[in-house]
Amino acid sequence: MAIILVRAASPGLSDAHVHGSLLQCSSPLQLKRRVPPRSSGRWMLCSLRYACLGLDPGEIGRTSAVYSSLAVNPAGEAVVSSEQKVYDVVLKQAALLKRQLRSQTPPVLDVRPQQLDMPRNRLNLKEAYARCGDICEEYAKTFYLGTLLMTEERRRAIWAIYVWCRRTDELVDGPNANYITPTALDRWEKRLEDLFAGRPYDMLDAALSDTISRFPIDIQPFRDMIEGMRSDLRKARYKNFDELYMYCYYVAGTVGLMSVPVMGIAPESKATTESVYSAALALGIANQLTNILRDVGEDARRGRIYLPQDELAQAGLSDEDIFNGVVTNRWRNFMKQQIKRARMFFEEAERGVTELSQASRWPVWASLLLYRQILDEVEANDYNNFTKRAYVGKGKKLLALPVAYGKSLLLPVSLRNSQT
Ligand SMILES: CC(C)=CCC/C(C)=C/CC/C(C)=C/CC/C(C)=C/COP(=O)(O)OP(=O)(O)O
Repeated sequence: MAIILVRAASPGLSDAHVHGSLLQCSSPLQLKRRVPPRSSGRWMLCSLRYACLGLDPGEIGRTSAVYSSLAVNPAGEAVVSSEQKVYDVVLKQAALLKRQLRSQTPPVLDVRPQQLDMPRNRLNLKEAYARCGDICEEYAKTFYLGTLLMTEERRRAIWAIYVWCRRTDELVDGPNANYITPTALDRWEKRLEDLFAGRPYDMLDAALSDTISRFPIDIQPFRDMIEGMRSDLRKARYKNFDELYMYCYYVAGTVGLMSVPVMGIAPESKATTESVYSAALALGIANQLTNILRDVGEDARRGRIYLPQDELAQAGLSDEDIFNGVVTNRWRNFMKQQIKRARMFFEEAERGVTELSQASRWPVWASLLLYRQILDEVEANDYNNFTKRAYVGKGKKLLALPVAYGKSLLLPVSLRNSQT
């Protein structure tokens, strides 16, 4: 008998969803007694008792690792999962935003960027934001077009955040990536602290300094993204989904958390701030998982395999199979499961988009629909993500825009539910 602590993949998930996940992964586990779920706080279900008939504790660990909602170590003991750790960040971000909205005062900075308010510098700021816009347009055209639908202040802020993320990513993925050391990342973090304290190093940093003086943005997701780059330097394999989840949070979930204070929550929304942050986090995770599934071959050629090692082994696949890049039925079945999980995160994200302020919904819907279509393309390529790059054609991209627009007009889900 083992006690498994279970938490929904997010507080937005229904109990049925969690049970569904459990039952799917529990073919060798037999449900002895189901304790009615308690939706208290972040632990939706606690201490479910499962009879693990004919299973050793290691087996439970391996089975449960398939789903991030289960957190048990190989000894069958509950452990703090990556998801739990990340959810603590979500709570902190949501609390900051709520405090800010209550007080309606600008966020407290260690040092307000006084110099940025001077007329001459205001001119420089205009240039700085324009430069951020140019970079965003150059590297992420569709995303850039989406930002044009936002108010000017929000649009500029999103560009500044985008540019900082891009520069951070370039440190480990750009042309100088081979020379990047942990010390260089430490320096980048020091620079981040300075810009948060109103002491930007260059004009692109100055745009972000200004942005964080206007919106209640916390430094933690930025720090965490740098941590993700550190992890990318030392790690080329991920033992299980829990490790991969943490990586996805670091490099993409953080972007979701950085964006919510700028995008804003609809004034009429009845959703909790935590649930909107959770949805934003889910969109980052979904995008990153999709990115990983699209780029399996490309990553393997750089010696990297982001797919969870335990799940590969369970599917009878090895690193060699990935390096050899032959599409087999085993690979297809494995990919189907991976795609299913990525779609679950997209579904979770969908519930939050409707809660965003009206002007932010269209671009977010558009990017969600476009990125999710990459998964359809992987399927259409018969799961050959070794040598074929899943690509969403221009026609489909264009079609997504009116669909996204239509969705952005819908009332927030929280409001629809409260009206029925
Ligand atoms: C859903 C709610 C409530 C809010 C939205 C919050 C947002 C904007 C979340 C999105 C987070 C995001 C954009 C994460 C980055 C994910 C990612 C994998 C980007 C890929 O970047 P590139 O590597 O440049 O992509 P390509 O390789 O596809 O060009």
